[in-house]
Amino acid sequence: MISPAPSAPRSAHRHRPEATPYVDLTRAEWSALRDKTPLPLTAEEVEKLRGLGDVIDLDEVRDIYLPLSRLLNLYVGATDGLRGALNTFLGEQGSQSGTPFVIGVAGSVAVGKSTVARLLQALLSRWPEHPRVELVTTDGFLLPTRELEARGLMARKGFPESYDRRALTRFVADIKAGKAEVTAPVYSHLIYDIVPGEKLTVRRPDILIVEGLNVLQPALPGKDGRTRVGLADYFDFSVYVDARTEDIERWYLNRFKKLRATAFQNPSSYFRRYTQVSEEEALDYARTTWRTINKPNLVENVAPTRGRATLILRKGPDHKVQRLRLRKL
Ligand SMILES: Nc1ncnc2c1ncn2[C@@H]1O[C@H](COP(=O)(O)OP(=O)(O)O)[C@@H](O)[C@H]1O
Ligand SMILES: CC(C)(COP(=O)(O)O)[C@@H](O)C(=O)NCCC(=O)O
Repeated sequence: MISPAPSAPRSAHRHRPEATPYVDLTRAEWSALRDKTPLPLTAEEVEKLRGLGDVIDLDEVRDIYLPLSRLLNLYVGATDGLRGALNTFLGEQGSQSGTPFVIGVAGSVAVGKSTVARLLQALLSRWPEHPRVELVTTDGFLLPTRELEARGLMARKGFPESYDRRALTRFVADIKAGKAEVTAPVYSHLIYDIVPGEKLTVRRPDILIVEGLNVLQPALPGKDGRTRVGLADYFDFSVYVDARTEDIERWYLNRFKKLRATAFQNPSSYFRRYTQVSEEEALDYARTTWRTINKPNLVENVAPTRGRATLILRKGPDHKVQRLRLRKL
């Protein structure tokens, strides 16, 4: 009699690798992917791009941001190829040229998104295929203070509802559609409000980088309950800058201390009053802002969008990227 084949031990099932749309890379594995991409920035240039409190040096640029600029250059070329295929298919119907490649950069307040976005802008503009790289921050689409006050949203600044989301999406849609000139309002950290009458103009870039807390938020459903096209639908690539919440809080408070010694001293600064009180009192205010606004926004709105990013950069306590997760499917 033939005995039945032994069934596979249960543990074999348990250890079968789970299907995942991502590839996880250590810093060393990722930095090896730079290939022969040359380093086009000097230490002085990196210094100028660095945000207050951020730690970034040439090693970080070489190990993390050069491989990323190489990957993005490959993506831009491949996306052009796809667009060519679509143009061939559509013929006269919908053929379009000069569509910019759009990159979203998301993450918490004080995680260092601006530095990542500025570095990408500098690195990507060095490639001959796409020299014109524009950077836009979403704070220009925050509702003006007058409007936030009228809607009772002053303590919700940075939450999705504190933005004019339709105007932001329309702005990116117009750029993507190849409109010759597209304008956006301008926000000032100095006056903590939209600057009346000031405009930022974007003229047909090769690449557009859109940086902000909520850029990966799904679109709000329309009044009829139907799904609408959202901002992230216009992205060809997106980066989520990630770190432990405790580390980000420390970076936020340290930056507040530095701003108190610099930008807040300006007589026009909204925060000038925090230069007139003790450091401890000023820090109490910053801690409260973190605890009541920025942290809840991170937990409720920003972090849940992380899984939508093409690439997640995970920073360690010293701002250096330790791990990366790249979407492969
Ligand atoms: N109150 C402020 N006054 C002046 N500059 C500020 C103030 N708050 C933030 N900034 C600067 O604005 C930029 C964006 O900050 P933020 O939105 O927290 O994003 P991130 O730190 O992720 O880049 C940073 O360069 C920061 O240094
Ligand atoms: C202006 C911000 C909402 C960030 O805007 P973003 O460009 O990410 O849209 C944020 O930096 C901010 O000021 N938050 C309000 C709470 C605070 O003062 O920290």
